[in-house]
Amino acid sequence: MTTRLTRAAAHVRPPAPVRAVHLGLGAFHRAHQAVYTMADPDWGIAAYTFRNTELPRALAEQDGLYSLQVRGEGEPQAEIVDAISRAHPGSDTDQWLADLASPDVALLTLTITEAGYRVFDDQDGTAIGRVLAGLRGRHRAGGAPIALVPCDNLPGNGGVLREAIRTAAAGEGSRFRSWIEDHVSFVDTVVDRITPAAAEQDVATAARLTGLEDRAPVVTEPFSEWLLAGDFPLGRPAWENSGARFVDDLAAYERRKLWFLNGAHTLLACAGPALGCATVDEAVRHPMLARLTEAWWDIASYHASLPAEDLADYRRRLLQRFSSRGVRHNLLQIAAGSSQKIPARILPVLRAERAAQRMPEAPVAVLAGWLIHLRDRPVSDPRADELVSLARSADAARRILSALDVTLADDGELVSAVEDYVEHLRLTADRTA
Ligand SMILES: NC(=O)c1ccc[n+]([C@@H]2O[C@H](COP(=O)([O-])OP(=O)(O)OC[C@H]3O[C@@H](n4cnc5c(N)ncnc54)[C@H](O)[C@@H]3O)[C@@H](O)[C@H]2O)c1
Ligand SMILES: O=P(O)(O)OC[C@@H](O)[C@@H](O)[C@H](O)[C@H](O)CO
Repeated sequence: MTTRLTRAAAHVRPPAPVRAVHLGLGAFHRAHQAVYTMADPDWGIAAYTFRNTELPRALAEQDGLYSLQVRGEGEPQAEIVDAISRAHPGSDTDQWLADLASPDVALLTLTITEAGYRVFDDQDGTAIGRVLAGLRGRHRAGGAPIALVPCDNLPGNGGVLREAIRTAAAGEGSRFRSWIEDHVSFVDTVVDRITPAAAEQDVATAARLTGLEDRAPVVTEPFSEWLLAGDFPLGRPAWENSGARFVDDLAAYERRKLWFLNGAHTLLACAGPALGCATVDEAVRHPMLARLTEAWWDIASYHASLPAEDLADYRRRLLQRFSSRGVRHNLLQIAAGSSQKIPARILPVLRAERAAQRMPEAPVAVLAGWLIHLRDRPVSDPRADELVSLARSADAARRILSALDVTLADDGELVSAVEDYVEHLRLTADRTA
């Protein structure tokens, strides 16, 4: 029988003192921020899920350890990541409040998905509600400053989080609101490391590679990037030792990442399943999707205002990353929450193209593919009920566009182009079936 992964079995240091807290413990945090933090032995993480109770239990049984399988083209490499000192379910409210009140804690990172930044009238249990409760407790406990570091794929994610917290705190006392303005730093980030959900067979691969039983392995690619802009009033781990870069302005990096990588992912995730593809590597080998990806990158390049040489290199490397068979990235996983993703990844370029009186094929393919997805597949989206019903109604293309942006729905040529492309995708799928 294989020995369970623990600090003793893996001969790993004891847990580092908790100085960072994370909300949204999932695959990506463990492939990215935790790996950067691991290089600084003075910083341990207390990581909280949103709802999941199984993962924190498995990690607690492994002293916070897990194996990270890094898969390129050759044999996967596994390393044991030891940055998580404690893992908790989101329901562990008392510990969450205690951690956020502690002056030893200097920062909170978040991976709560794009949908997690929405503010509801009733904030009870929402990600923003939990962060606000934590900040309230910190203010009462002496008010040590703190840095909030969102790591989700949103443009201006630090500003988005600041606005969400301001909105959520609107009914709070003025002292607390002023404290937020003066003592809470909102850091903008661009994050990158393709990390699909682990599959059942990854547990067996972890055992083969490490000689230990790991019930919570993570699979990721060799590439990793982290760019940050903002202040850390109580300090931070030496993330730069693992390659993180601190810059003054993230706008250009953000456009490059969200439009080129995430935009192409959304294109493949929306149009790929309609053409019989299940994973990113499969989709970029499909002739029509490969052509659409290049067409998307061409128009994105036109509007990105970035040096042409850098973009050419970025595109070349993206194609390699997408084509890798090491990491099989499921298109349905990427399609989840598309109503929150399309506006950041696709619409800025589509609007710019329509303003120039052009009808760009790739964004039209995204919208048509998304419409088919909403009609025909299991939909995981915070607006699923509303969107599925619109997609199955008469005049679906216009109504779906309207759900994203009413001005797009007023563009009759665009609506017709999306309707025609739905048919085009169906005919192409029938021809190649
Ligand atoms: N996986 C990647 O390749 C990758 C790369 C860059 C950025 N990201 C960012 O990280 C996020 C999480 O990705 P992951 O791979 O860890 O996914 P995951 O499914 O493994 O974990 C998602 C985490 O977000 C929480 N969550 C889900 N819905 C939420 C909501 N409405 N409010 C608050 N929390 C919620 C989940 O409970 C879980 O803890 C992505 O949505 C994306 O913004 C992921
Ligand atoms: O993680 P999401 O759901 O925001 O988006 C799905 C993918 O596009 C995304 O995870 C990429 O793989 C990632 O952004 C690469 O760094």
